[in-house]
Amino acid sequence: MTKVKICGLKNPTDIKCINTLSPDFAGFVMFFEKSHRNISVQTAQELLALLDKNIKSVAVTVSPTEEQLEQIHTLGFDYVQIHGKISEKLLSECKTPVIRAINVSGIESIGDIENLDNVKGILFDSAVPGSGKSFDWSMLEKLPKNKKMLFLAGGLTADNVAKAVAQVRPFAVDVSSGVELADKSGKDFELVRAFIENARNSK
Ligand SMILES: O=C(O)c1ccccc1NCC(=O)[C@H](O)[C@H](O)COP(=O)(O)O
Repeated sequence: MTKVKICGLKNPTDIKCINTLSPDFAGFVMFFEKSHRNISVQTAQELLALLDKNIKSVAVTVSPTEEQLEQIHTLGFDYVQIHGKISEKLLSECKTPVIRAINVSGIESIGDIENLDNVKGILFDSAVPGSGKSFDWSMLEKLPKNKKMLFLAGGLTADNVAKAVAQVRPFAVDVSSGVELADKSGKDFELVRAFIENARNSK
């Protein structure tokens, strides 16, 4: 069954929704103030304490510093999702298991990260993360899927997720914008419910 990651959680109401609907992964944007989904270290600590322990927690970052990665490790996240740039040294020394995010134009670079033991997953996203924009999934059809967890992100919704799963066959699908309330204050329970149901029922 395709796994599901709901990203951009930012308040206790979101956590209540997630704990009720039980996706496999829950994402929290950190150290990226440009995003309306960014949360502080203190909020992350509070939300992690509320999160059902059966759901894997993911700190979502852009070009994180060594100190930020240390804070994420101390907070006890299950994974850190890394967008943007990071040195090979910092990546290989990261204590928290890594989901490396790359935009579709970076597909050629998979080879470099595929051999790092602490990189457990690769997340394919559109050019601007969290933008709700999709990309040409056919680019991923021929990728080997047995080495790392392959996450598909970018513009997914309850309406297109089954088609995406059928075409790409990812380990997991990842959504943020497509399950957000219209005023962007958090997640929409019904949209999250429908997304998880359609992703898990897809063949
Ligand atoms: O959500 C953000 O604002 C964000 C900012 C910086 C880095 C990552 C960010 N989000 C990551 C995600 O929400 C997902 O991994 C993915 O991009 C899905 O986004 P969406 O297209 O909105 O469903």
